[in-house]
Amino acid sequence: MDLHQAPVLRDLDLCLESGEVIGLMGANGSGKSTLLSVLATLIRPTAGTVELFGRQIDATSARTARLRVALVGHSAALYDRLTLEENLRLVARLTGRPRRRVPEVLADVGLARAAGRPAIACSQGMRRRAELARVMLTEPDLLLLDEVHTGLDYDAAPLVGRVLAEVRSRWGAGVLVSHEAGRVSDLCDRTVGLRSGRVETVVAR
Ligand SMILES: Nc1ncnc2c1ncn2[C@@H]1O[C@H](COP(=O)(O)OP(=O)(O)OP(=O)(O)O)[C@@H](O)[C@H]1O
Repeated sequence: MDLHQAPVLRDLDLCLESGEVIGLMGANGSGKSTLLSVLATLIRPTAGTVELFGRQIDATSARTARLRVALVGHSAALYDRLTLEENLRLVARLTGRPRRRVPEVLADVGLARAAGRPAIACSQGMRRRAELARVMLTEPDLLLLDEVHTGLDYDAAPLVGRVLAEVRSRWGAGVLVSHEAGRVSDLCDRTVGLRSGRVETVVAR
């Protein structure tokens, strides 16, 4: 995978099993977020192939696969001017999920009272919680979490374990990028260490 002609991911051969959650660790700039973007079909590798749900990813299959993938990345995927509830209703409409579940998932992440607040007026942690509500609403088969604990308070941290457990229970798979070895070993079945875009270590729990 090249970005601006500099290779970012190289010789990467990684397979996620159904029901498995892997932890992705590595130094800043080692390629973790880039790998998540490739898996989320947001960027296409310049060489090699990506297979999701048994199908090789191209422009057509990416559109279908994307409906089964959720990425919680560094910046919240929320429209600032829409309220949290409007944001989730929009997600429900775009992904064909039932809108009636929106109040329920907002309550699940502790945002019932903030549902009517514009996203721009929410704290970083509240926005993160709203993104976890999006994950609960869309029930992805592949869940990609990029340093998701950042900004979450003590009460909200278990929500990450919960969404990963839900993915596992549906026989989906998850990838958790984190710099915290303790969290990775608690939440993941395998830890994959990246170094300069290559898999350096794989450690099973
Ligand atoms: N849009 C881009 N254009 C050019 N280079 C990029 C782009 N995005 C990332 N890179 C480069 O790709 C490499 C990997 O970046 P990436 O964000 O995947 O690392 P990371 O492991 O997630 O780092 P961190 O722990 O700091 O979040 C870095 O050298 C970075 O400078």
